[in-house]
Amino acid sequence: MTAPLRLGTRGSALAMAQSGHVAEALTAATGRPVELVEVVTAGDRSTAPVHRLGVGVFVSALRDALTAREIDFAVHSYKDLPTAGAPGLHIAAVPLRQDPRDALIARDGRTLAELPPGARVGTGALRRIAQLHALGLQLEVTPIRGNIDTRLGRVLGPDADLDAVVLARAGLARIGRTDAITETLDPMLMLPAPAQGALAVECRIDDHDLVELLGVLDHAPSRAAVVAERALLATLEAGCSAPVAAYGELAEGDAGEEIYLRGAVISPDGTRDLRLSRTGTPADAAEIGKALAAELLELGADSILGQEGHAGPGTQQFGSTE
Ligand SMILES: NCc1[nH]cc(CCC(=O)O)c1CC(=O)O
Repeated sequence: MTAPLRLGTRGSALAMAQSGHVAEALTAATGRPVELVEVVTAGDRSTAPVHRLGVGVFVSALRDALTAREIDFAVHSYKDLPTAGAPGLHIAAVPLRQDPRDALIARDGRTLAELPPGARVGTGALRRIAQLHALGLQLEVTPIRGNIDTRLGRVLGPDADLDAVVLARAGLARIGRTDAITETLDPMLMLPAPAQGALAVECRIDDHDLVELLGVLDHAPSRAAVVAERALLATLEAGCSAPVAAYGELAEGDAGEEIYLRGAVISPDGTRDLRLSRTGTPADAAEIGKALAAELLELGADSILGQEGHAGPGTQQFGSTE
């Protein structure tokens, strides 16, 4: 009997669902038993707004537990990770990515186009606020926070006070609530956050056997797309709450497999909206992201990011609550 591997997880429905899923997949692929160990983060204990809690509250407790050897590996929502890696830790796998698109959950089954002027739409992410404003639909965009169920309750609950909310489709899928979706938003209108829908499976870099074991969960095309999107974000020196969107799609091109990367930087009020794309091979994923970021910077992305949401070099902002 081998001792079970300890998978550290937050206690939220989303974290438990994605950790449980990875645990099952690992056991199925390797026969190794996995035990879930709940790690309580400062972000779970506090009701203060996320931006006041400081840097990386949701990720750092898991990383501390890894470094302290209290757990063997952890599963993160990739989009919530700072662009700088953690010393001594390694992302051993990026499993098959879920649908990266955002979803609208609106009253009366409405789509975005069916919302009347003045409709109240809730979202916490600057990237979504900016793109909703850029649609020019006179939507009243309201900042919200809380876990997925809390956010759904703002539209569907007995005390509903909003006409709609925008959430990641992947998160809803993981907690079994895609039934609430009234429209999956086309990336043409709402480009997703870099790495949205992807997971990062992290362990200690010196835990060589585990690095190798976890490698069975890695899905190379998902990793390549995420590497390109995150390279764009890192080159812009923006954090995960900045109004930066990126989506790398893999497709079969004339020269074999290609990444088609789209990136956007939008001012929070939606009046400045830079969108560009670039194509390359998956082996050059990071270079594609960097080059696309450089093009966006040439067009003035830094002045948009300077207005708001720019975390600056070496720092990270966290808008996440799940
Ligand atoms: N910002 C919080 C967050 N972090 C990860 C997800 C779930 C989707 C994912 O794993 O990318 C969500 C919820 C949301 O954005 O609606």
